Amino acid sequence: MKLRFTKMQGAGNDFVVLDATRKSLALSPEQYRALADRRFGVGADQILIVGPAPAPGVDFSYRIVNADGGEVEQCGNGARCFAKFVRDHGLSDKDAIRVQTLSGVIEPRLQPDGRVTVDMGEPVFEPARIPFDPHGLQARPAGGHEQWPLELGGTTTVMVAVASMGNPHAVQRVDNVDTAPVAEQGPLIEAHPRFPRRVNAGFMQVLSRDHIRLRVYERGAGETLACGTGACAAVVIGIRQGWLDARVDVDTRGGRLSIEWNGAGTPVLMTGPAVSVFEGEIEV
Ligand SMILES: N[C@H](CCC[C@H](N)C(=O)O)C(=O)O
Repeated sequence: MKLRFTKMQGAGNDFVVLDATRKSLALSPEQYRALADRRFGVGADQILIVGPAPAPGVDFSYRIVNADGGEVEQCGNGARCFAKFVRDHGLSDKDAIRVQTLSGVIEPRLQPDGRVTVDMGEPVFEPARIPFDPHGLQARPAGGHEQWPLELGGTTTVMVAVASMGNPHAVQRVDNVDTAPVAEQGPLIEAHPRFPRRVNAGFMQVLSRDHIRLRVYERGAGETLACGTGACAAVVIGIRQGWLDARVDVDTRGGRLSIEWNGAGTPVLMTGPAVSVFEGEIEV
C-alpha cells in the first residue's frame, strides 16, 4: 500500500502523521513498526492517525501508535503536532481544535508565536486507575502525596510516584538527569509487573520551584528526546510532593515545554513547539 505521510516533531519527539480524515486506514502492528523503523522505514517514536469527527461537538479523532506497534491512549507532543497538521493541510481553520483520543477529548490551541497549548485534562493518581498494583507495598510518606518503593531486581529499589494523563507514568526524582540510569532502569520500570499495561518511566531533576529537567524512557518507544504527557505527569507529581509551583518550565533533551496545573479539579495545560519536517510517500 502506498502511503502519503507528514514527518513532524514536537521538542524532538518525532512522528509519522497519516491523514485518515477522508479514507479510513487500517494498518497492522507490523506495518506501523515498519513505518517507525529508523533504518528500513521513515523512523518515528509514534505514528499519529488523524481521523474524522466521531461525534458532534468534536472536530477530529486522533489515534496514537508507539514504535513497537501498540496503540496507546494519549500523546502530548503528538497533540500539538496534530493541531499544526490539520491547520497546515487545510482540514480546519480553527485556533482551538477539539479532538477525541482513546483517553477522552483534549483541546489543542494554536498560539500566535507558533507554539501550541493543549488542555490535557485532569491528572489521575489513584493506583487502580494508572493502572498500578501497590499490593504489599508501604507508601512513603503515607497520605496523598505517596511514593512507592519499586524493586527492580538485585538490590535496587527506586521510589516512584505514579500518575496518569490518560497514559501511565512512574516518575522518580534524581539529582542529575545527565547521570541518571535511564538506559538501565527505564526498561525495568517500563515492563515492571506492578504496571499491568506497562508504564512510561520519568526521571526528574528539580532545579527550582518553576524549573525542572526531565528524561523519559517511554513505553513502547524507549528513551525519547521529549515526552509531553511525561512532562505533565512529572510536574503534577512535583506539585503534589511540594517541590514545585503551579507553572513549571520543563527542559527535555529536545526542547522546552511549559506546564501549568492549579491543583485537583483543574486541567493540566501544556505549551510547546510543533514542527513539520517533511512530506513523503512510502510503500508499506
Ligand atoms: N509512549 C507513550 C505514548 C506517547 C507519549 C509521548 N510521546 C507524549 O508526548 O506524551 C505511552 O505508551 O503511553
